[in-house]
Amino acid sequence: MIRTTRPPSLHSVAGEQGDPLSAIMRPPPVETAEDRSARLQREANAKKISDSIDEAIKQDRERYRKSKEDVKLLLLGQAESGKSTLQKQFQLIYNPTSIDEERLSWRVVIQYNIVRPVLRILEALDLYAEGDSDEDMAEKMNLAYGTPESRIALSEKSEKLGRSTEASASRETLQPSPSPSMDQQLTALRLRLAPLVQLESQLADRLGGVSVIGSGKGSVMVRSGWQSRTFGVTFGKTRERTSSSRGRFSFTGQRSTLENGASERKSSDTDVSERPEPEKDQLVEDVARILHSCKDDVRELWQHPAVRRLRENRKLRLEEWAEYFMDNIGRVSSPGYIPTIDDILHARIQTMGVAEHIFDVPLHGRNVTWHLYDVGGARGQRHTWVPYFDDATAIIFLAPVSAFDQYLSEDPRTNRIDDSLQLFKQICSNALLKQAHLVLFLNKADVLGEKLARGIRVKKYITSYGDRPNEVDSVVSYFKAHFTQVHTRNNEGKRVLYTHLTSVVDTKAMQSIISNVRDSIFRDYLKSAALV
Ligand SMILES: Nc1nc2c(ncn2[C@@H]2O[C@H](COP(=O)(O)OP(=O)(O)OP(=O)(O)O)[C@@H](O)[C@H]2O)c(=O)[nH]1
Ligand SMILES: [Mg+2]
Repeated sequence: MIRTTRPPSLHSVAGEQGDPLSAIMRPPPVETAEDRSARLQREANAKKISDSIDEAIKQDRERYRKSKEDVKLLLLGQAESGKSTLQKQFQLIYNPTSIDEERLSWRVVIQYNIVRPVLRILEALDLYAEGDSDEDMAEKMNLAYGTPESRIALSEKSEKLGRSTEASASRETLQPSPSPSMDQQLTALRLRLAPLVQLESQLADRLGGVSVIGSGKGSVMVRSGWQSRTFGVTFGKTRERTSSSRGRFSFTGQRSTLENGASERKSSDTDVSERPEPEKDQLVEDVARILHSCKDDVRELWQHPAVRRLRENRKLRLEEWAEYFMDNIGRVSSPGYIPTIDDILHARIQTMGVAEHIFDVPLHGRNVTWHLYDVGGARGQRHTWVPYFDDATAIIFLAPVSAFDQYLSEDPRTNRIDDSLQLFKQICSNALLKQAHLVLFLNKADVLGEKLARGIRVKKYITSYGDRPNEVDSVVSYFKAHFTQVHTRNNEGKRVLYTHLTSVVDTKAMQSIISNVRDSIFRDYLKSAALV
């Protein structure tokens, strides 16, 4: 048998003497009344601090516990696939007041979405020469809009062919013009539109954007908090009035009180007159004035036979938002113009980083907090997605089916459908996302329909499409089969893939699709909650 000494009791005198904290806290043996009151004051302050730290820890723990119950939904897909537009549809359903408050801040984006295509049309006309073959023209357009790399490659090619850009340009001036009067018209238009296009770079600056390297389109890329910057300029007064609202928006971890949590839906285009007068942004006002004074010139340019011809033979390709705003030029350049919800849904601004939007979504009489992560889809942005993977509840992957005839701005050799399939494969096979509910939106169905109606043949760009009918149903089934195959081959967890054919700009159709998606996400959510 061994003998042991008794462990010192925590409450023993000896123990207290050995405890440095007790030694510090113990009152001195001799203490004046003044010292005593100072000591008690110090102790009270220390306790206050200690209690507030305890309270903060408790709240953090509670927030963490609650946030584990939140739904985290990632919107993934390549650039221009429609993620931010889908986010706006969620915002319209679950936080409509906020989108209403943002209306005026979209003016600068819409102005940029008009000025930029006007500039592109003028540049295309610069390169236009009646006698050019399609190949010459395609080459010139690439020289104008391609990436720096492609520019170099093409200039080298031109030189090899003994046709430098300058040579081609001087040859153009020697070509007989289509008709002198047409040339004169275009020259006059160009002059009248000069004040407008000169503002392009200022608008880009106002959006705080950085040019997308390699996009060749001169688009701007902004963090999703851009509204707060334009709000700062244009919405000072209005923001104060909404300051009671809850902070419901943040990007890459920085939270700002941009949007509120009000849940009652306002009629989308009605109560504009009730809105308080916002502070004016001088640049936006100047552009609005110039746009108004030259709206007929913009329309004339857009409808000009030379421009039509360039569009018809696809030497000039404008994106869907550019066409939308050009078609609506009269309305969007009228005095006192306030963007409609449809305008906001069509407005294009490229996302940088990850934007978090928070909504309360009702479930059986209580609210579940949804965090929607809208990511930048360009190749250079994709590394920012990963930190959001490990606790994702669900993913909506957007693949634009209309993009069969387009190539990545970031890599002009990669067909957009091919990039979507490769990206989808990476998402399906990612171990961190194995448990996430998976939804696929085959998006831009409306744009696909328009392209096929214009006679653009899928087979020309996707040779494996072969002689299948050049019709929406057939094209969609073909692409859907490819995405389904990618999913099946990368589906260790045997999870279901929910697929929808969508046009995310279509608010009415999106309401029922979003509620369908919400229900399927909640079904999985409740199942996993029951297992915990
Ligand atoms: N007609 C039509 N336009 C669409 C559709 N989906 C998106 N768009 C438009 O396409 C443009 C690009 O959409 P975004 O939502 O900005 O694309 P994104 O995926 O957020 O792009 P990044 O932020 O660059 O990753 C916008 O002008 C949208 O209005 C659609 O289904 N039909
Ligand atoms: Mg976006």
